[in-house]
Amino acid sequence: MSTSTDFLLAIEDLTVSFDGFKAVDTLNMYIDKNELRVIIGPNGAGKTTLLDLICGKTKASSGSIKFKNHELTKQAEHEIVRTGVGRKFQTPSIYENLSVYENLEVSYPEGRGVFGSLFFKSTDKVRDTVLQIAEEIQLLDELDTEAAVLSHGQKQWLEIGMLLMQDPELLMLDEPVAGMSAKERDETAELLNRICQNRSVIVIEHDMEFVKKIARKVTVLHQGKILAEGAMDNVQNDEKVIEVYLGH
Ligand SMILES: Nc1ncnc2c1ncn2[C@@H]1O[C@H](COP(=O)(O)OP(=O)(O)OP(=O)(O)O)[C@@H](O)[C@H]1O
Repeated sequence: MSTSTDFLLAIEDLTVSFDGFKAVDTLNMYIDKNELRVIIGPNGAGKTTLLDLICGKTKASSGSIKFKNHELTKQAEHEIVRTGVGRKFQTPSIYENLSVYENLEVSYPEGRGVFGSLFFKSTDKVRDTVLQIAEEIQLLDELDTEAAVLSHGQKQWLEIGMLLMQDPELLMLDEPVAGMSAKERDETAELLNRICQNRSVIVIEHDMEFVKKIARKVTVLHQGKILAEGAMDNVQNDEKVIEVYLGH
């Protein structure tokens, strides 16, 4: 099909139908290396389905998803994770009974899997990485705290930290600030602005105040297709976008 590109992620003619209903419809989208892209759009636009397709949770009906020029649509979820795609779902999947430190430690790639955990040694490298990520997600003072007692926002950051332990080149976050306090939202914006400096990040978000704090390029999805794409200011003033989404 298409030739090699310099894009980290190149999505072309991507379609998925559920019983004839096209949740994502001949979509083309290109993400640069170290780009932070925000995806907005009304309920049912296909945003979550798009992330499901990229991470392999849902199989495409047709079209192509190339990550570093490798086709992802034929790969299994765990293979896609290994190639460097991390995905955070809306509800945090942290280990409630483990400490912050342990949650990060078990997420280190070599520590994963049954055999990995059996032979896993907590080396200096793992410890250094845990400390560095804990600082990045502002949980350095909570290393020994059981994850269960963290605030909602801290749990979300911990899960982002667990993904960062795998050093993904593409990180995808679905509504990361849902349910957070205003202060936690601001801190999450700062966190995302920091972590996109050396990786690409795709964020789905409905909270426009938050989107304004992080947005560079924004893609507006509607009925499985791109309605508008560009700088936040342009998208915000686009009449079609106001009509189907922002005006509501
Ligand atoms: N596995 C599935 N089977 C059938 N229909 C599905 C499936 N997954 C998603 N859909 C449908 O596809 C459409 C797009 O859903 P999706 O969750 O991607 O939208 P969204 O843009 O993420 O919306 P929201 O903002 O509400 O999260 C919806 O109409 C949904 O009902």
